[in-house]
Amino acid sequence: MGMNDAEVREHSFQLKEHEWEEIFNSCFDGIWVADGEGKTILVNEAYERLSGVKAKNVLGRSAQELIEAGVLSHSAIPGVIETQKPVTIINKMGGKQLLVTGVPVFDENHKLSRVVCNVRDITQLTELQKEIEKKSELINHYEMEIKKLQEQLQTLDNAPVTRSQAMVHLFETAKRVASTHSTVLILGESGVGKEVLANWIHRMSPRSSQPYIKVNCSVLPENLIESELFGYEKGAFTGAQSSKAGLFEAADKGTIFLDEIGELPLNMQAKLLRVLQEKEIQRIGARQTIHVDVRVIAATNRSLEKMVAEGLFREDLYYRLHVVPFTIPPLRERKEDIPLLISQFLNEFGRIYNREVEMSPVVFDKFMNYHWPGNVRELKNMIERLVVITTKKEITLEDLPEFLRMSPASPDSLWETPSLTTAVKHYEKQLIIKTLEKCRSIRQASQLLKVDHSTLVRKIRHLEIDYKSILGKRFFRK
Ligand SMILES: Nc1ncnc2c1ncn2[C@@H]1O[C@H](COP(=O)(O)OP(=O)(O)OP(=O)(O)O)[C@@H](O)[C@H]1O
Repeated sequence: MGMNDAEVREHSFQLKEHEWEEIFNSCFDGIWVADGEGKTILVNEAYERLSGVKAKNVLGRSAQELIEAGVLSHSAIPGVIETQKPVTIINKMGGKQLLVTGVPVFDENHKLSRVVCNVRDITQLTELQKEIEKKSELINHYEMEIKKLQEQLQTLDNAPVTRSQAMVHLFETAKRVASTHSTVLILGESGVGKEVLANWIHRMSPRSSQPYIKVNCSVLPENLIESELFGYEKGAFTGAQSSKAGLFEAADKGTIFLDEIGELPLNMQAKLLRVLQEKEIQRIGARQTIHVDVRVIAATNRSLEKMVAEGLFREDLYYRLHVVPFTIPPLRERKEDIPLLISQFLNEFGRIYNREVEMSPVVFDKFMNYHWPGNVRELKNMIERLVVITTKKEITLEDLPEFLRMSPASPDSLWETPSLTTAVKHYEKQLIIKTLEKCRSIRQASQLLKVDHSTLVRKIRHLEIDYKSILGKRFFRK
């Protein structure tokens, strides 16, 4: 059985005075004892060590007095006397951070008789805390980095968004081709995703960690194409003050994507053929050739076959590029992809513009039935525009631009019955689009439709028909 309180007290009293003193002085924490008025009665050796203040300089003096004399900057004692409750403060002394807790001791009349302060060095603790804070910041930073890398890995693994049989098959074939060195030619109307496929082939290829250089042949000025692609030697022409490597050299061991290859001038086509055949380039003004190991992916929305027939594209280059051709079908021929793309772009722009927007069934129906002459790019731009302009949670018919609002719904759509005027307008628009698709010019279309040229121009404007892209697309049709 243990002792009762009185026995405990009696037991402690057996300690001699010097033993109390030893215990007091061997405490690792500093101890400061003051009387009820705050006058210092005792300080132990640990306190002297921690604070650098000598006992003889503080004994008999009150905390307040010591603060005023500049011996202490703070003390817990005045707070304990005032509140008659324990008080904790942090004090900086002798280059250390000290955690001071003052506790009141009361006599049998409940009068404050002593204030006992415990002083602990928390310098190391604070440093450790700072260290932990720094480390957890670092962990946060690494976690974000890992998340970013995971997202990047996901896009590397994921094939571009598609569901249609034709496209799934196309991407599967492209994945197999990616592992070879073959030159790839990607055909398809503007905006179908030729660049998306080219990117994917590079990412899926053993060259994915090597350079990937994209060149849009239609935007390079004709007089700069050669120097851009093949580079030049110092003094090759006025202004060539130093030698410069071209894009083919920059793409060495990697992939070069030549977009809009149909726009490459004939003399450059000859040089490109040489790279494909000999795997070497010659900088302008150089005598030597340089070996390059570059995989070429070319793309165009023009019919190269037709251009060859018209003498605008070299036949030998055409066959050299045509080793593995991919033709991406227009969006109107793979409508199964539309729902997937809608949801992908609603999410993507929802994230960018911080909006959660849905699409009403009527609008969805319009999207499914529209012929999307600008293909995925047009659909993507349309969704971005709608996400930006709509103020509601749902994109509704009123948000659509007129040409889309007026486009026909699916024949079995139950969402709405168009008025006769709307239906006639739809029919008129479709008829004009179909006719333009067969023609070289508006004039030719007006002859087929048996209306004046000016009447047709007016209708095209009124019905917001994008005649330029419709007439332009003729290039692609064989
Ligand atoms: N399958 C797809 N999944 C997701 N986004 C796509 C897909 N196909 C195309 N896009 C998007 O549509 C837009 C047009 O695609 P891309 O630039 O690849 O078309 P393109 O055929 O190369 O066009 P152009 O002939 O005008 O150069 C891009 O913003 C692209 O991200």
